[in-house]
Amino acid sequence: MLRHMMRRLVLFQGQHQQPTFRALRGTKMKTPRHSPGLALSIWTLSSKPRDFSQPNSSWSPEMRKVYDHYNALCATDPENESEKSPWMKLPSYNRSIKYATGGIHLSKLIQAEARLFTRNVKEQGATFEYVVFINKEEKSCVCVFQSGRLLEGAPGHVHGGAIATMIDTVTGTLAGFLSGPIMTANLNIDYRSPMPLGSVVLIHCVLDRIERRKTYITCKVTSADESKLYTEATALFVSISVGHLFGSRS
Ligand SMILES: CCCCCCCCCCCCCC(=O)SCCNC(=O)CCNC(=O)[C@H](O)C(C)(C)COP(=O)(O)OP(=O)(O)OC[C@H]1O[C@@H](n2cnc3c(N)ncnc32)[C@H](O)[C@@H]1OP(=O)(O)O
Repeated sequence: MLRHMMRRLVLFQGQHQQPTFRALRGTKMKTPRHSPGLALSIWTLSSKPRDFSQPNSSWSPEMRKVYDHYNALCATDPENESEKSPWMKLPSYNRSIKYATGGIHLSKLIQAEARLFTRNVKEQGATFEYVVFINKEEKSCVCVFQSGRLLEGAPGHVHGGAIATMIDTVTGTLAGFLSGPIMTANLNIDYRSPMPLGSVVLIHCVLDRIERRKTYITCKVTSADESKLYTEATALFVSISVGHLFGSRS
């Protein structure tokens, strides 16, 4: 059963690259560690999905300004084209398993129209507007995040769970980029000051260390000008085999 599901599973290795389509028949499922694992883009088989990390009309001028700043860092210097920028903007889709057809569990997910939690509201600007930029050399990333009106917790401020969601997402994206398939094992958050609803903040994450299957990431959330600290966090991600998601260690 598990092997049957594996055969058709479309894998994402975090958000750092195009989803990969792997011919899993006959391959032993092991956690790909520190390997890009890019085999074949599935988008050649279908129309390209929407990338939610693009500017839209709900973005405030401040969100756009910070986005433009980091986006410019990703560009290759035309004077020196051989030197690629260490920065890259990650695409962001709203589904992680779109084309899986084999296996009862996966089929049910498709039927239920599973969506990524942070991208499951259609209305632009209502919840999580964000873009993640990775710095490959520094093993770090910055996420520019604009909170929407449906994320209220304390009056006029962002809900702590919504902040935790973004921290999990961004630290997890960096851990996945560095270590392949992972799951959050531990997340510690210190909320230092209330985050105004609708504000634009930066979520800075950096690799602390990797020990065997464990990837440790530290995180700080600041105002867009970095003058105010909102939140600090540490996160531990454990590398998993895909079988782990289906109750198997094989
Ligand atoms: C279109 C969109 C695309 C995709 C989008 C991407 C979205 C962005 C990303 C979103 C990201 C969101 C992601 C999510 O939200 S993931 C959802 C939330 N997380 C979970 O549900 C995880 C549940 N837990 C587990 O499955 C297992 O417990 C895991 C997999 C974590 C480990 O079980 P496993 O049996 O495999 O491993 P092990 O027990 O042999 O332990 C291995 C090592 O780890 C150490 N250890 C374990 N636990 C802890 C702990 N709590 N504190 C400290 N240490 C811990 C342990 O001591 C050992 O260390 P050592 O002996 O080696 O030294």
